[in-house]
Amino acid sequence: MNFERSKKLWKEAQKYIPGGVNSPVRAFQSVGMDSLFICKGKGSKVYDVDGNEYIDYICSWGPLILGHSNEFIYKDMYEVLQNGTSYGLCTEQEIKLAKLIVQAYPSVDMIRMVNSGTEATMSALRLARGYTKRSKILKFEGCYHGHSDSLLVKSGSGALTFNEPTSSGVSEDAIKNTLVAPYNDIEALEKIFQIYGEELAVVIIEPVSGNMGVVPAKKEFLQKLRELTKHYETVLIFDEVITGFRLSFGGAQEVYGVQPDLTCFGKIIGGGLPVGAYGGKKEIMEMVSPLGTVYQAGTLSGNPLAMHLGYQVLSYLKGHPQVYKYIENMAKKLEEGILETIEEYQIDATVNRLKGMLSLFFTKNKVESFEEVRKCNIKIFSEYFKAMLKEGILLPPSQFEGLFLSYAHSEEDIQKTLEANKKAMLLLK
Ligand SMILES: Cc1ncc(COP(=O)(O)O)c(C=O)c1O
Ligand SMILES: N[C@H](C=O)CCC(=O)O
Repeated sequence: MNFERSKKLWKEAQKYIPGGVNSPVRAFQSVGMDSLFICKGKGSKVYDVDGNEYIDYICSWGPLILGHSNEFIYKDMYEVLQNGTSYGLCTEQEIKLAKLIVQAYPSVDMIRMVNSGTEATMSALRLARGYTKRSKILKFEGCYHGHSDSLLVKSGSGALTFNEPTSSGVSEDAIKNTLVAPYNDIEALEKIFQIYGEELAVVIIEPVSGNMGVVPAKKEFLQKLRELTKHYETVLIFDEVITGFRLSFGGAQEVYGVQPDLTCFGKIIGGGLPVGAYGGKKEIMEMVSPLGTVYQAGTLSGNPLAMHLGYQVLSYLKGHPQVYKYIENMAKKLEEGILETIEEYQIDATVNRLKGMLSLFFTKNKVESFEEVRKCNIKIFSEYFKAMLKEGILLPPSQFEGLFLSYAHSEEDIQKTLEANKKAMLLLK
């Protein structure tokens, strides 16, 4: 494989952009490589500037559930674009998307659009604090909720990839009210509530973590969390920025049958354009300005292009529920094939999967917590990543990110991936 042009651009990018990237996980640093420059995506594939083709398991980190450049989704984009890109005023598109989300999530009566997942979680926290008139928040180790200060503690995703789960520049003051608990640990949760329950404004959780690799919450854990938050009148936020409309149309809350007070969305609801949203019970949402006293605003919030694209994707998903079965089936085939090779070659590795979300971890232990995730062999992961890339398979370049499949991934893609996996694992033996 030739990476000449990517290498050239990589050098150039370092001069003008910190680390050459606009988001750290793109740097391929943890797998010891220079980053690739992508110039096109179609279906399940992306193409780099040197003309190499890859089966893509990044899918823009989740938004592209229908694959790249889906013609049905894009069909009216030019018409929308011709009417302008932003007005900073109300549009009908905002109502259409909001209505669709509200109808799909029984826990969401009202929703406010923002521009990213980070904004969604940051705003939802402020709202929960305004509503409860309390200050303390609880998050879980290894969960990532974007990069707002009070949530950038023991974080997953890029922060974990670079082994700095808490960022410098975050003041003591910003995190003095942030408590952190181990994921999936009911006993620890009960203890924290015994001590701090009455001071806790909010608990935020990824109901299926995708940011320490895929680690699903145990059902009993989420049920206990719901029970305790109800008892102590603490707002429960599900961060469904990844899982919303991915795990199922109704997200993780539908799959687990546990209803939060507020939900954060992002990724899929913008179809690949910058979007986030937070929504929930009317009583809480009515506290948002201009109805209430919790201020939150955005010049580009509810951007007409993003609203249109998001609506196109969600209406397609609504009309084609088979998408979820299909993606789950593909993920299951991947899981089974990978596990077969792990067994055959006696590799210290395991797979976590829930519905269409999955991760391969290089550890022989079952992975249910951040502590276990941190025991994974990152060096082996990086060898595996490179071996897969050579075979034309583009995985997320970090042990701590999940694989993203789309409706465009074919049986043939999965077979090719499993053949590549076999070759890559043979090298690791
Ligand atoms: C669960 C979760 N919450 C929040 C975020 C932040 O979203 P964004 O990157 O759009 O700010 C992400 C991803 O980045 C995420 O995976
Ligand atoms: N894990 C992150 C979001 O889900 C990856 C996206 C990013 O931070 O660039």
